[in-house]
Amino acid sequence: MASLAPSKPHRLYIGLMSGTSLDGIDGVLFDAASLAVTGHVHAPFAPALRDELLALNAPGDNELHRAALAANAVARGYADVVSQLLEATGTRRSQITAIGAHGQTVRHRPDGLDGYTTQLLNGALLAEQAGIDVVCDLRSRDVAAGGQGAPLVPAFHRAIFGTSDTDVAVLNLGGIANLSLLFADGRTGGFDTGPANCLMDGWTAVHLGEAFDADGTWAATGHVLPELLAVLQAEPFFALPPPKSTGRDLFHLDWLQARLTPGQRPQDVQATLLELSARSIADSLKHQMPQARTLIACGGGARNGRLMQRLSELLPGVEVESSATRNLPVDQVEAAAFAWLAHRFVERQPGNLPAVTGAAGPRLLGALYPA
Ligand SMILES: Nc1ncnc2c1ncn2[C@@H]1O[C@H](COP(=O)(O)OP(=O)(O)OP(=O)(O)O)[C@@H](O)[C@H]1O
Ligand SMILES: CC(=O)N[C@H]1[C@@H]2OC[C@@H](O2)[C@@H](O)[C@@H]1O[C@H](C)C(=O)O
Repeated sequence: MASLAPSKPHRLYIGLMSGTSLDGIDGVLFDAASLAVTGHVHAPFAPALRDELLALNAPGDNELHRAALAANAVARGYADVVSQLLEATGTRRSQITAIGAHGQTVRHRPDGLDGYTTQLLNGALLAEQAGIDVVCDLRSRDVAAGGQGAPLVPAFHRAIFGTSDTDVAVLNLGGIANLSLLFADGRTGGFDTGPANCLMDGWTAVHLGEAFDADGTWAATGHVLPELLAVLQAEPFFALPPPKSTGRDLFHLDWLQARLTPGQRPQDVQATLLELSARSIADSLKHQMPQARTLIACGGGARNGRLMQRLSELLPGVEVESSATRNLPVDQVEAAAFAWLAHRFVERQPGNLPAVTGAAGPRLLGALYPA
């Protein structure tokens, strides 16, 4: 099939990601030939936009209008990151083949005949403002084909971290945690394990007024509450076999509040939430790839020393390392994955892995808004 921009070598892409932790936008300049990131910009969301995106994760008044305005605001924020990235790297717009733009997930209900997943982003506005082809809505086609629409990064993880020498697992610690299983024989697995930071972030905001528990230091002052941990672990999602994905639709503060009992100290609850994240990840890895000896961690949660320490303790014999040791800093991996997915779209190559998402087959992912 003809490619989209035959006059350009399909090399330079921009990837834009704003994930479930709602901390802001990561943008990367990505060279699809060398699979290298050559520039990175992070822009936090303005507090009002962050609050509105968080609110739009749950039913509310006048949602259609509010979602449209939020999608415009996300597009403007993305366009701003594109400009910053081009300026910082001395790159011209005309050199970029396409932008791979994730958008902001506010609902993720992929299961059943009426399954859907919603990432807010006005792709038309982004194309208009950036003057570059935009590939967005990268999850819907997989859901239409009966898949989870997530996680999508395992195919990219395979491309950059996969090896035929040994089995490797890759862990993204965002709002939600997801594992990619890169088997040496070429098979690739992947699924969401449950919360990474989203519950800890919410609880920290309520009790400390801060966006997150830096390095897990607050959690480290508490003690794990075994009864609460057991109640949280009883959530059926944890026992589901892959393919599976989740989000804030399930793991939100009301979910936690409904499981608390009076007298539990906030720092002990925080310690228990960290333990929940660590155990659900470690248990999943032990179950799905018991022979793994290498776990590459990325996402903001890889900066949480306490969480990384617990993962190492729960996974004896597994080397838990940061993606930074493989030349890809922890905050750049997801944005690079969406740049890579845009490249797949431009090259008319499938972006999904049916073995991961459960889709009926390989599919071209994304919708194009030409510049
Ligand atoms: N120094 C730190 N100590 C502890 N946690 C941190 C630190 N820095 C970042 N984080 C955590 O990382 C989160 C941001 O991670 P990231 O940007 O990877 O998530 P995301 O991409 O929004 O989520 P997802 O991958 O689920 O879509 C923050 O909300 C915070 O919880
Ligand atoms: C619906 C959605 O936005 N899912 C995200 C979320 O954040 C982490 C985890 O849940 C993962 O399934 C996915 O993101 C990554 C980038 C993915 O698709 O691989």
